[in-house]
Amino acid sequence: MDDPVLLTGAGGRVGQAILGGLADDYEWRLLDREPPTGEHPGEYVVADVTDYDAIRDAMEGVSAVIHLAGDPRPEAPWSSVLENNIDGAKTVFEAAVDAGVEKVAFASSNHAVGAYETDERTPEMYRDHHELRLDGTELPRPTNLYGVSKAAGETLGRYYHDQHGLDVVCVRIGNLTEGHPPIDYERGQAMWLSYRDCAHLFDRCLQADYDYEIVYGISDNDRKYYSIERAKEALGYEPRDNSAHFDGEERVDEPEA
Ligand SMILES: NC(=O)C1=CN([C@@H]2O[C@H](COP(=O)(O)OP(=O)(O)OC[C@H]3O[C@@H](n4cnc5c(N)ncnc54)[C@H](O)[C@@H]3O)[C@@H](O)[C@H]2O)C=CC1
Ligand SMILES: O=C1O[C@H](COP(=O)(O)O)[C@@H](O)[C@H](O)[C@H]1O
Repeated sequence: MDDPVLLTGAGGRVGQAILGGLADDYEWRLLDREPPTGEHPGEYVVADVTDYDAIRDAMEGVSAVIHLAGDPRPEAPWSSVLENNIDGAKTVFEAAVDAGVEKVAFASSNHAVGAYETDERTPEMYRDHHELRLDGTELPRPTNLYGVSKAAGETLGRYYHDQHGLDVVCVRIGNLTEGHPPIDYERGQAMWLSYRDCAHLFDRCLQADYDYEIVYGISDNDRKYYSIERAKEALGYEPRDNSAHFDGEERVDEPEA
């Protein structure tokens, strides 16, 4: 991919995980409403994703977009998710179509489907003997307005694919942490996404050919209730990490290369 890739929300945690693995692999155009705090690969545009004109300008000559910018707080109020997450996603998809961008990878969330974690199922569903797997074909079941905003983003992506021909992949990201999985948090261990698997997954989102996809973004954890089969099939995702290979902060069992 020779043309620039636009990364929105570049200054955040997911953006840093992606750049940590892929800084040298693409010509990056980074975008965030906050100015950069240190060195960064590529151009850096300071803009809000709700500003159509600024986003359309930032898309000029871009082949693909990874759209991360938004309010990531599960407890975020409606006013914030409406503006930053829903209006922001609509602006990004629309500008992508208008600029002739080929594909957009959208950062969705586990919170779009959090209500599948019923009282009857938890905590057993977080354990490796449990057989439930959500695979991306199920309807959204958010537990909070943040999750509603992510389901809305997925639906906006569907619309811009079906009506405007944009290729879209929605990645329902689990729980991204650096270095090791969450400690004493079974749910977080079941949906852990390591930094290197995160970078690899979004690399696949840039490289693979697809139409419209919803996939789960987690490492290959023994404990899991999200299937990673669709990410493997549609994108060629090959995760290397597994929360079961850690004892607290220590890696105790290196997965085979
Ligand atoms: N970190 C995680 O485990 C997960 C993250 N996600 C999603 O991934 C995306 C990135 O999350 P994180 O990196 O964790 O969040 P973060 O808060 O670390 O980064 C978000 C970045 O977006 C920027 N931003 C926010 N609103 C903006 C706007 N209106 N215009 C321009 N820039 C804006 C912020 O300045 C920040 O740099 C979010 O959409 C979040 O919902 C989804 C599931 C899990
Ligand atoms: O969507 C997100 O999910 C992760 C994991 O959720 P949590 O409720 O287990 O913490 C969260 O850490 C992240 O901030 C959020 O954007």
